[in-house]
Amino acid sequence: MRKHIVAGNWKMNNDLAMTESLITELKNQSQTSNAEVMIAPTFTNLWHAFEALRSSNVEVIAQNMHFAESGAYTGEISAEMLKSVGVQTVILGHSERRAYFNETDELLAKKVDAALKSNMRVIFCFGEELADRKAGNHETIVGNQIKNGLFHLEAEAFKNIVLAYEPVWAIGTGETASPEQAQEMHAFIRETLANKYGQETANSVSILYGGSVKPNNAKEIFSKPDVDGGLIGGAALNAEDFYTIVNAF
Ligand SMILES: O=C(CO)COP(=O)(O)O
Repeated sequence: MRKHIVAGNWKMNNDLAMTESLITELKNQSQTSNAEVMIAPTFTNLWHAFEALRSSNVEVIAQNMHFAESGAYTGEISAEMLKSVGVQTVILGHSERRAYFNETDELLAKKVDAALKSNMRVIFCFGEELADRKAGNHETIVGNQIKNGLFHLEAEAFKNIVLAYEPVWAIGTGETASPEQAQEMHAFIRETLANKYGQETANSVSILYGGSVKPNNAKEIFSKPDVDGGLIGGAALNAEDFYTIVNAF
């Protein structure tokens, strides 16, 4: 059975005080859920979040990392540094990293390797831009992002990979992919995996949808057979909204 996962990507939001109060609110909401629940605060708040959520069922994850183990990379954070503050899962390849920090497929493949080498789990993100969707190239773009970032791996590695389809045109815009568009793309992603690694591996990988998932649309999106969870931006900054989404499973 594939895992259901709902992960909140806080992006560059919430200082320490805001992190403390949002975590308190999350703990008030937090009950048993049918999905694994994760939050990704900024680097400076990871340790606090990890300590505060130690005995909860909320996993604290990171938004990014560097591929090197250590060295002269001013401003960067390594997998081992993340692990030393309790982080076991990292988001890689978010479209904002690709667009604003020039992260290429080649760089992301190195980051994926580094994370897996440190026994971390990766949430690997990809998605097409509006122009690609309008031109009907969305499957080609997404297929290439997956192949270039991940297809150097052995099937075994997919035990520690979660995929996240986030169409760029749906991120922070209030415009979601329709549940049908999400399902169609998720089925294509699973087929792409199956063609390379076989159906069993493809069926075992959780594929999350991200892009304006809100309390009022989560249930319908999550009801689709190939949508195994969500990567939530804006709505993850409010504990009640986030848990309404978590409880949509
Ligand atoms: O980018 C996202 C999660 O990583 C989605 O953000 P929004 O939910 O704010 O559209």
